[in-house]
Amino acid sequence: MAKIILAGFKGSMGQKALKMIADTPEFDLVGVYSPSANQSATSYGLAEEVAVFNQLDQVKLAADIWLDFTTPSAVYQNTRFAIEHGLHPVVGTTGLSDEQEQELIELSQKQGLGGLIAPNFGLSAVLLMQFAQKAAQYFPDVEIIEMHHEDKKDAPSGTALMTAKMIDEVRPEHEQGHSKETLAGVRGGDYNGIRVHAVRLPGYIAHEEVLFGGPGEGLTIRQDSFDRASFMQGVKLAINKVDQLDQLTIGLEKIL
Ligand SMILES: NC(=O)C1=CN([C@@H]2O[C@H](COP(=O)(O)OP(=O)(O)OC[C@H]3O[C@@H](n4cnc5c(N)ncnc54)[C@H](OP(=O)(O)O)[C@@H]3O)[C@@H](O)[C@H]2O)C=CC1
Ligand SMILES: O=C(O)C1=N[C@H](C(=O)O)C[C@H](O)C1
Repeated sequence: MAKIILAGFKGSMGQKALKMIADTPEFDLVGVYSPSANQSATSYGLAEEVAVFNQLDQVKLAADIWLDFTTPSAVYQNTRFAIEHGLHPVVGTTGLSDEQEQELIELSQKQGLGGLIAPNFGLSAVLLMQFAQKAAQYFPDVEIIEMHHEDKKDAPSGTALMTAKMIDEVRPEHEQGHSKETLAGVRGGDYNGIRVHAVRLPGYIAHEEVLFGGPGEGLTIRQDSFDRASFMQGVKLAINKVDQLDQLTIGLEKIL
């Protein structure tokens, strides 16, 4: 039975995760955390014995997993706290810098503790990133368009950033396009020459397209998360496998 503390339980992903945990007999929710939590567990629809925390340093509970769907500004501190307290972090929250990830990996190595950070727990997104990396070996001209709901705090999405990094690992270096911008930012963000465009629209959930162009041909790879349920199989897998890892690891594909 995996004992889980869920950080960010009031958010969109937190709510989906609560349902997934409740529907999974081998998972046991023992605590929830959100700085704005000020009511009892039952008033949030949780079992009476679930501990509700609104301060990180008050989270003192025997548990196995720290599941984090919070905010880019909180995720570093939360993950550090989890590792220092021997809780396996399973982190979906985006926005960690490369330096922060590296620090957390080193801390997990010192503690000998497995954990997983996945910018995207959806299988379609994981496959999109892998297919895009493969295609970039042959089509070095590429642009990424990510499309999300209007409440998303960070841009670009963690998935788009990871897609760009994976493409960058294999893509022959070259200059792409020569347009002079007459409208500031119109060519999007620039990750080592790979253009990344972020769309925010009501009605959208999470979607990404990777567009490749070559002489006389084009290739578009697209994935859609039409519902946040799309992330829950990956979260479940991570909770079940995280104790088999020997350090903090990046990317769901590492445990598929
Ligand atoms: N890896 C993946 O597959 C996925 C990752 N994500 C990522 O997960 C994160 C959460 O997304 P989403 O649920 O849509 O966002 P929401 O804004 O809906 O939820 C975030 C929650 O975090 C809480 N919160 C704010 N500050 C803190 C803090 N300091 N410590 C703990 N909790 C805090 C908020 O509390 P309050 O309500 O009180 O403000 C809120 O309930 C984002 O980074 C998003 O990019 C999203 C989908 C899939
Ligand atoms: O904020 C979201 O919604 C999502 N965030 C993740 C990201 O930034 O890539 C994963 C997915 O795109 C949904």
